[in-house]
Amino acid sequence: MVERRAEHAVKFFYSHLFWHNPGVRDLFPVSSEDMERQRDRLFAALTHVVSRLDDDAAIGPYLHDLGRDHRKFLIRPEHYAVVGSSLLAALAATSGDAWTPQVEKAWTEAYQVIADAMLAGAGASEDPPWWDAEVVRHLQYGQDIGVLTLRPHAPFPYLPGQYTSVSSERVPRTWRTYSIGNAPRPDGTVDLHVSRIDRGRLSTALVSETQPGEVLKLGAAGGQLTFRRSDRPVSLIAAGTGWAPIRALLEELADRPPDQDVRLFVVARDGAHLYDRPLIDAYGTSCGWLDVTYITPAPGRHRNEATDRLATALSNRGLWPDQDVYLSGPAQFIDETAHLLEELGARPARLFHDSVPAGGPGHEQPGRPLGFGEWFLNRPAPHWHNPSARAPKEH
Ligand SMILES: NC(=O)C1=CN([C@@H]2O[C@H](COP(=O)(O)OP(=O)(O)OC[C@H]3O[C@@H](n4cnc5c(N)ncnc54)[C@H](O)[C@@H]3O)[C@@H](O)[C@H]2O)C=CC1
Repeated sequence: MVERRAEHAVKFFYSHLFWHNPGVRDLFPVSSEDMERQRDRLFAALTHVVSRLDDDAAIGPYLHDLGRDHRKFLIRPEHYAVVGSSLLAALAATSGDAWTPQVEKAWTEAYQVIADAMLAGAGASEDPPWWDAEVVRHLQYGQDIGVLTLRPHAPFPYLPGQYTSVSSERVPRTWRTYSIGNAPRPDGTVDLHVSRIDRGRLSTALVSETQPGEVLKLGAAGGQLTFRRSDRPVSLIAAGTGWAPIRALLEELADRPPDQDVRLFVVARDGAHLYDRPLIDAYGTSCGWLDVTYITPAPGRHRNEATDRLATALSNRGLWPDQDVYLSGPAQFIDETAHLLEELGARPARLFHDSVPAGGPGHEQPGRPLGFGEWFLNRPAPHWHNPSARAPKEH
């Protein structure tokens, strides 16, 4: 019932929260566009959790991680109580006659379960709330791509292929996720590959303004694009800066040369955007187990037509049922390519990629994973995601 009127409920919730607790507004992003995204996320998260409250095995660890991860937003234990009372007020205002004492009791208890699990996760974590990381190098490729090398001030644990969330004082309280473009190094530095997006304030700040010496914040690493097993042939498929986690996986493979064959497909909007080509060529020459294919659109064609050319290249290669396939790139690219690979015989359980929800217009990073909460957003076309697709108004 509430889900159908989610937009109303969410507006009520934030108005109630900020009216009764003005200081809390300062914890949220400044820009109204980012607040809109925030609105979507809250309800996506809530509906997801509530629909899985009985599945303790799945939801418990998730809420722990979510609580741990929320520390970077400077959330304190007392905030959980004020969010809870605004949430109940919003649910009551949206539910009409359905808001009975029993329903209120059930929601109160459900929220308490969620808050307790998140607080326990926050309290149990031995990680810092975030890692300060100094920019030690900034490489620029054309107007749109920057590779930033950062040195975290404390050891920053992650697996090759994972991503981190990033925030800069240049765009306060806004966090975006970026894949880490290298396997762990002895000096602890990490590379972020950033593609500047029109109207994307953080990506523009990172690519065009950020200088060595500046300090960024990193959230705990996460993500599913990690290497699975070494006894099957592997295909790595990367598009655009989706190359970053694939590079990290390749570095991991090269570190202990594999027995299996590895096929690498690197897709870019044009030759200039194959920004790591010298390095990839060097791998291709020195690693006998590696076969490299570059894909760009035919001259004069739209940049996304590279994906059609990739489709031809993949169709011409066999053995898909045997392969473990690692995919990284724009959300739609992953969708299309995964679909094609399944048609070519690849096994769905052996296609690995992060869940990248498709973004709407005006979203800075359509399809970026959004942190530990991102799979909340990946539910199949929820009504409340697209206001124009909502249920008809009640009469
Ligand atoms: N772990 C992951 O899955 C990661 C995903 N990304 C995502 O990769 C993207 C990289 O952006 P850019 O470097 O600017 O890439 P880009 O916009 O230059 O695209 C690279 C290629 O991807 C394909 N592509 C792009 N949009 C498509 C569409 N709508 N349909 C079909 N094919 C499409 C095209 O072949 C294009 O040439 C971002 O959206 C980012 O969120 C980036 C890093 C890691």
